Amino acid sequence: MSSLMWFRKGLRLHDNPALLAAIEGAKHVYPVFILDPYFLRPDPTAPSPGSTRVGINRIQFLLQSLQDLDQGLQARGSRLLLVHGDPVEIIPSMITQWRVNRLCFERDTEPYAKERDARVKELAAELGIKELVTPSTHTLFDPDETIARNKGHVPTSYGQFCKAIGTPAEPLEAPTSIPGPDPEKKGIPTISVPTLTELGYGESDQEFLQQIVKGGETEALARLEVMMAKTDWVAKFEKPKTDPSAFAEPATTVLSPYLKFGCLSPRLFYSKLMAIYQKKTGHSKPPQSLEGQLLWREFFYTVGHATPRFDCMVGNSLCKQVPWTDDDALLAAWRDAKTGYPWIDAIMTQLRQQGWMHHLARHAVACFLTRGDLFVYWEKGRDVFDRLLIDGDWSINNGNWLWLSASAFFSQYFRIYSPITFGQKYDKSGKYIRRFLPVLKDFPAQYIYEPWKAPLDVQKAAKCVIGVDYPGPIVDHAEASKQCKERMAAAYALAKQSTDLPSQEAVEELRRTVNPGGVKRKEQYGAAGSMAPAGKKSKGDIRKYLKK
Ligand SMILES: Cc1cc2nc3c(=O)[nH]c(=O)nc-3n(C[C@H](O)[C@H](O)[C@H](O)COP(=O)(O)OP(=O)(O)OC[C@H]3O[C@@H](n4cnc5c(N)ncnc54)[C@H](O)[C@@H]3O)c2cc1C
Repeated sequence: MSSLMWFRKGLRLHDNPALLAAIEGAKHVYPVFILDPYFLRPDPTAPSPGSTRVGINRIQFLLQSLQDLDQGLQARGSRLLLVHGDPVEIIPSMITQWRVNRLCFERDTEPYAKERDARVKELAAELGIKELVTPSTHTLFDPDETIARNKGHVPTSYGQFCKAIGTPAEPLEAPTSIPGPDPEKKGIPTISVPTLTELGYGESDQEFLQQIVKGGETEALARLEVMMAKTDWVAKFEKPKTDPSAFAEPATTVLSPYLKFGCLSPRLFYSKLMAIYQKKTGHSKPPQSLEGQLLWREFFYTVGHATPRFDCMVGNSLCKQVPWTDDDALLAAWRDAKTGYPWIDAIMTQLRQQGWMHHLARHAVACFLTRGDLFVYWEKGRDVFDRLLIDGDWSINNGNWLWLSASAFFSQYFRIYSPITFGQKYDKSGKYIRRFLPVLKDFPAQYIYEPWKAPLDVQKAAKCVIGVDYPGPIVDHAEASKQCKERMAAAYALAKQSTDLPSQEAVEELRRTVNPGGVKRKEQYGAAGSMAPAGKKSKGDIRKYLKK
């Protein structure tokens, strides 16, 4: 018997039922990882022309995870076989070349993966593979089982979801030894884990590489241990009470990148939480507790798996049809941290530099881009997060953007985060802003969230003149948020007219009525992202004007 163990996510040895099944009674096991060009296609908005749709912090995390997996396999008598190419071609050719009888891989629920895996399964069956093992271990529960427990209905609220679930299975131990590939077989890959440069990431990308966590199962288990050792903190954890501006020591676990790549099993994380809860009476509860956070992940996986077009507005039965603005200049200002609102720009800078931000910081910028201020399509913001987050995850990212844009799951569109006072609540002196926007570091605390309000002599003393060294606010928040509320109210009223999704013609009509000229910029500062006050042409002109 020989088995092909195809690693995709699930980059771990502990609690890996697919791997254990591959080993069971096998003489040879071929542990393979395929660098799929689908994920490595070029991104026109990336800093280096050759770099790909996966941001540098995430790709570095993946490469480290592969190195760690290879070391773990080697310590057990095997090694990772790394290949570049299309899995739909590569897996069948490996099955034939190495005379594999058993194919094992963890089930994936993302649309691209579902299509790819369905094709691979078909081809494997044609090649006579009798044993196909694809356990659902990226999540605590199999999404289809949860739906079956919910009487065949997709749970569309967290409450419904929590009522439908059972108890997760206990995590399994890592294997102690793994039979190696057959050395007699031809075509066993020998390439090692590539470098960032080999994958096309240039120097201008590498400027943004400020990893806060290193990839791999070893690091994941060590981080889990450190977090779970803080038993009081775990027992009292309530997400809304954690501080989004804490950057030196984040206020949450930062285990999301490990869960994304499966370096950490969610069942192991869950079982450690349960062990702590058993000893601590009065511990916090879902949805705010750490258990509650893992259940949010499960919820979005379940609903995302079973909702057609979950990642789109049009044709998504859960999603409000909103006449968003397709304004690339506003999008670029938000993406490139040039909105002129320091709290927003600092968060977007942290995203680009570190690939991670606190949950409430994600709330703030997602709300600002969509229903709070700029009224830009949520899918456009989702794409930026998808590229830059280390934990960028199809189900969770789409689920949260649907939520934050009040398109699904959450309907209080009128509760808007202020880009000024929300950050101030946690960080009066603006330490977070000074860290991520050093151009503002010398501003007095009084003005750090609204630097455009500082008198010119204060701006000059801080060596940062607004409109010259840092942009003025792109929109007037009071006015923009009022307009956003009116437009959302109209979209909600349209949704009420029928139980069916409104037609796109109706949405277009609404756009003409409530959003005729798009989003109004703050006139004083000219075009979005521009640093020039209205009527002034160049930085040189502005400097002359300021000297007067
Ligand atoms: C607009 C937006 C986009 C997001 N995109 C992603 C994404 O692509 N990938 C991602 O992992 N998280 C995403 N989140 C959810 C959340 O912000 C992160 O999971 C969390 O901040 C990760 O930090 P942590 O590991 O310290 O979380 P902790 O608070 O320590 O939580 C533990 C784990 O629970 C899960 N979790 C926590 N919050 C959520 C949530 N709201 N939804 C689903 N699972 C959750 C994560 O796996 C996390 O690692 C997004 C949130 C928003 C508002």
